[in-house]
Amino acid sequence: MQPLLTASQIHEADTYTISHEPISSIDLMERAAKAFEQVFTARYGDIEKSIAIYCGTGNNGGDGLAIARLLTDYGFEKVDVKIARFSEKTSVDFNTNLERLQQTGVIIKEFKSTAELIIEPADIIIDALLGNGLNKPLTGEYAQLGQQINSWGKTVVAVDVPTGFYGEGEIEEVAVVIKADLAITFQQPKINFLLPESKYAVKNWVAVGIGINKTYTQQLNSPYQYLEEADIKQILEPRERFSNKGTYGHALIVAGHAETMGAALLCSSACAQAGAGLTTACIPQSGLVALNSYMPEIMAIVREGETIPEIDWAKFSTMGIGPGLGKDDNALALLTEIFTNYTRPVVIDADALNLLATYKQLWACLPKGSILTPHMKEFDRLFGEHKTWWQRLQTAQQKAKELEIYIVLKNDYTIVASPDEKLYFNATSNAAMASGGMGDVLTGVITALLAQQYSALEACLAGVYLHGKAGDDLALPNKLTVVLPGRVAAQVAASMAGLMA
Ligand SMILES: NC(=O)C1=CN([C@@H]2O[C@H](COP(=O)(O)OP(=O)(O)OC[C@H]3O[C@@H](n4cnc5c(N)ncnc54)[C@H](OP(=O)(O)O)[C@@H]3O)[C@@H](O)[C@H]2O)[C@@H](O)CC1
Ligand SMILES: [K+]
Repeated sequence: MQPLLTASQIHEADTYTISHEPISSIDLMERAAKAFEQVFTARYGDIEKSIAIYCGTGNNGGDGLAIARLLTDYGFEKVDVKIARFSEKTSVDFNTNLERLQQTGVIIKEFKSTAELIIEPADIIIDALLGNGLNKPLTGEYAQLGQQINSWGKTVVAVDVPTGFYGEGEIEEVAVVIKADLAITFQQPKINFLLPESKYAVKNWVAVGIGINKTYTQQLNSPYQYLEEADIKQILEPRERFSNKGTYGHALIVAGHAETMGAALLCSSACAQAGAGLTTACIPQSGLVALNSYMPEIMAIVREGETIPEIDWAKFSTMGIGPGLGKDDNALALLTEIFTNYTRPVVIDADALNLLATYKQLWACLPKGSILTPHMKEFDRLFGEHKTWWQRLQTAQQKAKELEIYIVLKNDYTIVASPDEKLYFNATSNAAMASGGMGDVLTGVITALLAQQYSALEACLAGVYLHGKAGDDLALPNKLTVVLPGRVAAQVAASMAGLMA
């Protein structure tokens, strides 16, 4: 698990590392510049290309100067450095790196006003103007320079963060940011890189380690955490000898309606394939033939007309409720019946979330420790409209605590909010998975993990990771642009095995 720090915490962690590793500040900058150079040359290694490095006069600019020296050593012959002297202030390490660079043949130009600039002829621009030290939106010369660089439409690679971009907090639509094709960022992704609004400023990012003290960053106890493969490997347990279907729980999937039986099939088949010992689907009569033909391993409890079926509550380890269920009175009556009789944590998705949003009385009997898996629109229906994803993060954090639930807010980087106010970001999954039914599969996978006695937090974290990993394992090696949910469900077991190998 990697803690995601805010800009001021990153600054503290840098300072701590400098005094406790110990390493001099200029050597830490050199390490950062080298880490940048390695990723940069791996992607843009054609030394015939010309590079312009725009530097500020703080430490981000200092990085830029060190990078200019390292790229020249690497073999780039056309490296121009342009220093924006918009302020008299300089950092010590900027000055040291300027002296070092002046001893090489690299051309260094300085400008005090954007008006002095001509259209940039270089192939690639490296943005080392402002980094983590940003403390106000870009105005004046900086804003003009930002607009100017954006207007050139060049390939831009940002050092640490794009100039003008806040690593955390609300992203303002109107603010000027130097748009980056790639941000090579130090130590950790910045929290805002993981929210959809960053896509206008950061097309892609890569985080490179620079040896920041891990014990220190852990003890800052950041609410924002980034899931790593090692975390999931630690969660997943191999199956034991002498175990049987009873060992792995009995899950009930309450889903489907005449026109939306597919959701029930995807959800319940994903549940079975993610390892629930037994899976039963509570489905409408009209879907029974479909269920039996789609997956004979799944048992059925049939819903006929308006009648609520008899459910032997004690039989089920957990339930996944909602995919394709419908929002009519019958669905409401069924959900009320479940909440009244069943007290163990359940997984709530899709129409069951919409019912919760409409009938507030349901909240009172939602089993504590349950897992809600909304996408953005469902989340807003549940908790009110949000203008930004940053606001959604704060609401998810508050509501998970207040209601003692887990919220899985689906996103490119799905966010799991837990009752102890932590927010976990998951990085697996890809755009090929963007299709109807994918959420139903996720619900099935999380339900299966709960049935197998993983804790609710473990089920959420391993569930979102595995679901995304299965999609990645299918799509990425073959560069598929589409991977359908049924295939993802079928891949989960293999991806899980890959992680446990
Ligand atoms: N040792 C380390 O810590 C390491 C740091 N590293 C690198 O340092 C970067 C952080 O450097 P930094 O702290 O010097 O800040 P930076 O982003 O260069 O800004 C400089 C100054 O600009 C100013 N300013 C802010 N906003 C402004 C605005 N809108 N318009 C105009 N001015 C504005 C503000 O000054 P102020 O306004 O407070 O006087 C600020 O102090 C980090 O991103 C990474 O690249 C790595 O080398 C690893 C080791
Ligand atoms: K920058």
